[in-house]
Amino acid sequence: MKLSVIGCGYLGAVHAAAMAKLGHEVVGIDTDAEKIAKLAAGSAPFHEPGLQELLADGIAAGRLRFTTDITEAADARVHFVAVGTPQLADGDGADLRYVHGAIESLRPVLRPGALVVGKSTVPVGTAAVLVDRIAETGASLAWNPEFLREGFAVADTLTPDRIVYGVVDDADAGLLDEVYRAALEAGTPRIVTDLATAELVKTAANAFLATKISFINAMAEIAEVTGADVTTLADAIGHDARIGRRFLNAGIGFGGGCLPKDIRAFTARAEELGRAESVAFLRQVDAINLRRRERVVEHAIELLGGSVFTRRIAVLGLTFKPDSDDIRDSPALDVAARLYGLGADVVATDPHGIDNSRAKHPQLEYVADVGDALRGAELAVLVTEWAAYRELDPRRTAELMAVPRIIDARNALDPASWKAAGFEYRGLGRS
Ligand SMILES: NC(=O)c1ccc[n+]([C@@H]2O[C@H](COP(=O)([O-])OP(=O)(O)OC[C@H]3O[C@@H](n4cnc5c(N)ncnc54)[C@H](O)[C@@H]3O)[C@@H](O)[C@H]2O)c1
Ligand SMILES: O=c1ccn([C@@H]2O[C@H](COP(=O)(O)OP(=O)(O)O[C@H]3O[C@H](CO)[C@@H](O)[C@H](O)[C@H]3O)[C@@H](O)[C@H]2O)c(=O)[nH]1
Repeated sequence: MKLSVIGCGYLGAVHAAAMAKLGHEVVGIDTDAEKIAKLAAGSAPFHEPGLQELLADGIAAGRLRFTTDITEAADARVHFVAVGTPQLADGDGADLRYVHGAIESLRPVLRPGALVVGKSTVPVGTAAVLVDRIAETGASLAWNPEFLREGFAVADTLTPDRIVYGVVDDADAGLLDEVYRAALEAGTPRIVTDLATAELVKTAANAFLATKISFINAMAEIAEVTGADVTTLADAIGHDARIGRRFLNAGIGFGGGCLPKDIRAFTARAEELGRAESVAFLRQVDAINLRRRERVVEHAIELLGGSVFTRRIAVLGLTFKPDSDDIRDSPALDVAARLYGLGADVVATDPHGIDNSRAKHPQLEYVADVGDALRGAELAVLVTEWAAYRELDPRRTAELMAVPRIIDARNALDPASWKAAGFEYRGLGRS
């Protein structure tokens, strides 16, 4: 089927390439000419495992192309809208200007019978406002939220754990079934519902995930004052299948382009709906999460005897999670910048996050090699659990550093072996 994907960022570029892999004829459209030039040349504009190969295959097969020209979407039967919905600059709500912009630019090229499919994460009620604008063209609107995780985006798109469509007309579900035939034939659960429920499914899923992380981080706060170990606690409660061990890793907390802004947008939307109290707990979820960053800085001050001023600190990790170059609302980069702000001599490293970090925080010193970051440091702070940092050898690390001290802000290391190598070790919610 001929498809267009409007917005080719972390979500849209992967979606476009994955749809081409499934045999569809796809045009990816973005207003960012630089991004489109890279994509058209088969080069991934951001780090996402497997994307480069998928792009190259799709382009070589003649099923995938990229352009800034919206008129090239005209002959597509289904148009996916995957533009950003960031937090408003002056509030907690979602900034919907890109969604409205994309819909308005698409309207003149829509043909009767075409289907516009929202994939962006939007506040419940957004699609209802757009339905009539689309219907005027003879096309229709559906909402098909996306649940991919960065770092696993290719696999999550090709083999999702569920597919959700919000539709006005059941025939539109049939069209989407054709798009997703491969996943559906493989038995992927499919939920067909109304527009509001589809929008809310996405918001609720991210609110739940954020709550789960903040729950375990709240337990870490209690563990810190009682001498309990939050990792053992998570293992123990996680054996209860009703709770589950996944997303119970205490540490520096959640960041990224989704969970933080999505819980804030949900809070803002609930307030508009007169139901602020229903999700008031999300304010606490956010507050617990942000306190974890402060706690890492407090640990650094304590370990360095009361001040980080002029002290050399190696910050290991900059991205919001491993296997991504995304630094949006990254706890790791935030901690690096806070330590720098307190006068520390920060040297930061990351396998894929340095370029994006430098653009946002040019004042920090960056080195590509973790050994160079550690050399001569009085403290190391592991803030993003890249495999390369998880696998660091404690004895060799101690040899590189001026003083063997480490804050394991992701609880990613084995405390016993680091202590045995002479390290003063601090985890979060465990010692
Ligand atoms: N990143 C993820 O893991 C993920 C997963 C699920 C859902 N989402 C949701 O998907 C949406 C996109 O997120 P993202 O991370 O890909 O953002 P992003 O910022 O990486 O990409 C958005 C893209 O849209 C483009 N754009 C903006 N206005 C446009 C227009 N009028 N026409 C064409 N292109 C336009 C931008 O240039 C940018 O390249 C958000 O709503 C997000 O919440 C993201
Ligand atoms: O036990 C855990 C698990 C995750 N995190 C942190 O939580 C953040 C988010 O992680 P993750 O959810 O894996 O990353 P995203 O790629 O942001 O994916 C989330 O956000 C996407 C955008 O909405 C959704 O599609 C996904 O389903 C949802 O998991 C990261 O900073 C992680 O380090 C923790 O601190 N502890």
